[in-house]
Amino acid sequence: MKVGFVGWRGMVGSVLMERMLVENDFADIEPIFFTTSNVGGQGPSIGKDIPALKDAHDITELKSLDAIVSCQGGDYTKAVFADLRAAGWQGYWIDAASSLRMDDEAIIVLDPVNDQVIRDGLSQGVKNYIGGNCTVSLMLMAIGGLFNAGLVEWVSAMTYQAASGAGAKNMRELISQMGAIEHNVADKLADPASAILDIDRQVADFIRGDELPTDQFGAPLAGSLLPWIDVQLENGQSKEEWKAQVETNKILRTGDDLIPVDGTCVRIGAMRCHSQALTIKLKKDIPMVEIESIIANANDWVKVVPNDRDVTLQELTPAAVTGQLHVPVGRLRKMNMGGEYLNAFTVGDQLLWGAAEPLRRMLRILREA
Ligand SMILES: NC(=O)C1=CN([C@@H]2O[C@H](COP(=O)(O)OP(=O)(O)OC[C@H]3O[C@@H](n4cnc5c(N)ncnc54)[C@H](OP(=O)(O)O)[C@@H]3O)[C@@H](O)[C@H]2O)C=CC1
Ligand SMILES: N[C@@H](CC(=O)OP(=O)(O)O)C(=O)O
Repeated sequence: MKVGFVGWRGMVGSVLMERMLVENDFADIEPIFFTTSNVGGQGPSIGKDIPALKDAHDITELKSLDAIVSCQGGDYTKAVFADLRAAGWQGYWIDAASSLRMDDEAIIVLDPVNDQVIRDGLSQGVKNYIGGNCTVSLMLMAIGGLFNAGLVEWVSAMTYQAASGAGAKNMRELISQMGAIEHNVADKLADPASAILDIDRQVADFIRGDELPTDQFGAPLAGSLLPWIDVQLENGQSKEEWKAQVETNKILRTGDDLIPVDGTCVRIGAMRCHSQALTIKLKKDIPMVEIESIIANANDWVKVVPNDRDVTLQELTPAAVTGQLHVPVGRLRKMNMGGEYLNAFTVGDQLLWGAAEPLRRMLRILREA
């Protein structure tokens, strides 16, 4: 199988390369690496010989591939995909970008949750397989068991999204903001006799002033938060909030039995783990022990964290989960509203299950099909 990789040196692409190396995924494919900036240059080190980098806009070259995996972004997809199909290319397009997700000719891939949807798509000749929005994928990795058991009436997801979701430059800016704030009050911090309200006032003035680097986020994130992610829609939602319902229902293939999903998406100062506080309205009041068992048995990566303070602070934080494939879900308890209302909190690495891992596994499904 001849597989082209575009966007392999970006943030998502690099995580994909790391995972493919760990899982020995390059062993039985012929990988060809592409670039938009360095034609003829050297591709990544993958333990076997590869040709020099090829032009990612060369339709003739792309047409020779059985599958293309793109982590290059939506603009690239828009620039190349239609022309490639128009030129008669029949190969598989696997993409991290959102551009084609809601297209009728595309399936959103998250195989631990919708393996059957993917396999039905393959047998029906669907050729486009797109990774889901990170927040949606992580929510479904966490509580997919409840959805697939037909227990969910609706979900409200309040998110705490990491800087990485906005890109590599934003991660750098977050750290720069943190460093600049500390630097600005370092002398007072070092003096145990200084008044905390003086420190607080100075920090507030500094955060609001124009010395803090905010080119990427457009506002201070360190010491603050940003309750808007992606563009504004006419109905008052952000586009990130809009994706929750449409993508969840597409992934689960709910058809006419739409499950409402809504909430507020918020950027916080975590590096690469998205967290979500979920209110889940169940279709019936079932015991907690049954709920925990359904959630825990849904896939190999979800991990139920007991609703205990110490364990929660050890295991259910971005600091604990960053760089890990498992998706913990905890704070599980019935809410004051009644026995059908379930509280949950989940954390997941948005570059792994939120971006690279579903693509890597889709490629493997294709190879094994
Ligand atoms: N960030 C995220 O959390 C998620 C992103 N996605 C999708 O994946 C796409 C790619 O995202 P992301 O990986 O964050 O994008 P990056 O900006 O990290 O990389 C995209 C491309 O930029 C080029 N590039 C230019 N300068 C550099 C540099 N210094 N280091 C590395 N690459 C560089 C590379 O192309 P070249 O080698 O051709 O020059 C690279 O493939 C997004 O647009 C989005 O559609 C999906 C889910 C989550
Ligand atoms: N929008 C997400 C990241 C992302 O890339 O989402 P999507 O793949 O749906 O464009 C975030 O900011 O956290």
